[in-house]
Amino acid sequence: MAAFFLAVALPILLVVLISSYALQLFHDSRRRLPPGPWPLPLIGNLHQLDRLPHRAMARLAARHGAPLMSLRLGAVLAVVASSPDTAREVLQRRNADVAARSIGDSMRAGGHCDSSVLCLPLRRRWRALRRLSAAELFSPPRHRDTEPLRREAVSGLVFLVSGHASRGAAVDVGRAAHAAALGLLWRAVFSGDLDAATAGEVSDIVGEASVLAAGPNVSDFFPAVAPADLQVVRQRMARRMEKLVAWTYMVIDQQIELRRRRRTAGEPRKNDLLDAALDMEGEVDEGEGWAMNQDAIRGMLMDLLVAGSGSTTSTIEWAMAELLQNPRCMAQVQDEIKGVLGTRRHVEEHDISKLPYLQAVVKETLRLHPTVPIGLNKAEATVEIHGYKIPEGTTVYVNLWDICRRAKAWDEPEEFMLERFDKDDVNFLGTNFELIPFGAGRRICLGMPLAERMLHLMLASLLHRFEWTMLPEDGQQGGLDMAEQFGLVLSMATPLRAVAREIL
Ligand code: HEM
Repeated sequence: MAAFFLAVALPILLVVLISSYALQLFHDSRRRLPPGPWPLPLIGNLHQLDRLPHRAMARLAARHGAPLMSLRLGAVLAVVASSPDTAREVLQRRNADVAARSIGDSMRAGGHCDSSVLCLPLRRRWRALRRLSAAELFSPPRHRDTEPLRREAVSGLVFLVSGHASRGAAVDVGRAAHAAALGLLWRAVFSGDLDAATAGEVSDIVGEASVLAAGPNVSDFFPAVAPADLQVVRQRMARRMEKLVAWTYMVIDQQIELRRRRRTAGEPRKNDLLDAALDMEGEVDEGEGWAMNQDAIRGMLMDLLVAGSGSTTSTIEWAMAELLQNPRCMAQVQDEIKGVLGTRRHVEEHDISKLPYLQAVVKETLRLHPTVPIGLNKAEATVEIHGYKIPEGTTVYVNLWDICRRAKAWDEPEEFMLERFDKDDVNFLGTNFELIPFGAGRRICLGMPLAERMLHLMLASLLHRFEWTMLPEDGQQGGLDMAEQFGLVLSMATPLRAVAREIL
């Protein structure tokens, strides 16, 4: 049997493999695809990616001089945009045809994607959910209404750090910031307090889900064999994702149920996002065949809680780490805040416009550490960019990390330099394509207006009230471990712990 296999079946298999590889190359060469590294048979360029795919893609794009680059990831054709110019094409000029999402198999687990703003294609359902949360959470009148909530959240953060400072205990910066960010979102959505145990559990879930959902999965690269789940990777990931989704939905369901009971009992409205969503319950979109029901509400709320807390937290963590590594910048921004606030203890939102260095800290942190490193798009029609064809169905990655670091606009792009924003009026609102940590175009980050406020307020308060130093062991090792953990959110591989001393 073994002899038969070696003599007959193996050569046939090799011929089939080589001819399908040659056919694929021939087919690709006639399609005017963007240039890219040479793919191997079967696996394509998968071997050239690693644990930090945003960096691997950046290296490949630089090596091949290809700001628009083709990659074969197993059986899947992907195109990577790595320059401000190609990002503008994908996210602005051709956005109507490239704004669907490329969703990994594990993200679909638990059924969450069917009612998620993050995953849905740009149809009426996506529009309705996005419009509802934008109007109820992120519109200018709602921002005015929710200012006291942000103040409360920041006070909670300062109180927590102050407790650690008085005990001389190190502060886990990310965890403290996460509790504040999630607490704020919880209040804005449910008008209630979040207990510390639930906050801790959600924090763990968000971290785990972020890494799981972005992990390599063979089913994503070979969709034809996905049902077989050859390495059981999908099944394992799906089981864990389902558990995470089920737990979060359960917590959200409890809040929905509580609100329904209060409404029936005739209690006054809270006029928060949950009230607005329940007002729409039962509305049906006949054209697309979906209804605003409990599933839709759950999906929307979960997106906001998860997407909103993880990315804000990571940005605060990276900002504090960069400032600890760059004491001159830390002193510069602390002096600026002191100059504006004097002995006043609480930072207010109207102070922020008078703090250009603080604003530069936020921009420079988002430039070096965009917490969503890769935008995941998909072409819904064949589009042409710079003379190259991107066929319908292609996965289109926008390497936000690479663009923010390597755009020609930046001198010494690897350095944390606040001065680079002295003259330049570059902002991250989605029009300057060399700085797009929130993406751009139709799918630009929904929570950007809230994130912008929270990042400045939280950082200013941490820097105004406390003096920060590294742990002695970090100092002895020559600095912090700045390694990255890739996930849906790019976080610090070693969570930042630092020592705070209260100074006001
Ligand atoms: C530092 C903080 C944040 C960063 C860096 C960030 C970044 C991003 C990026 C890059 C995208 C993808 C854009 C694209 O595909 O072109 C995104 C999407 C999204 N973000 Fe954020 N985000 C942050 C905070 C928030 C907050 C606070 C919320 C909500 C409370 C939020 C909710 C969302 C949602 C719902 C989407 C999906 C939008 C869609 O697909 O239509 N984000 N964010």
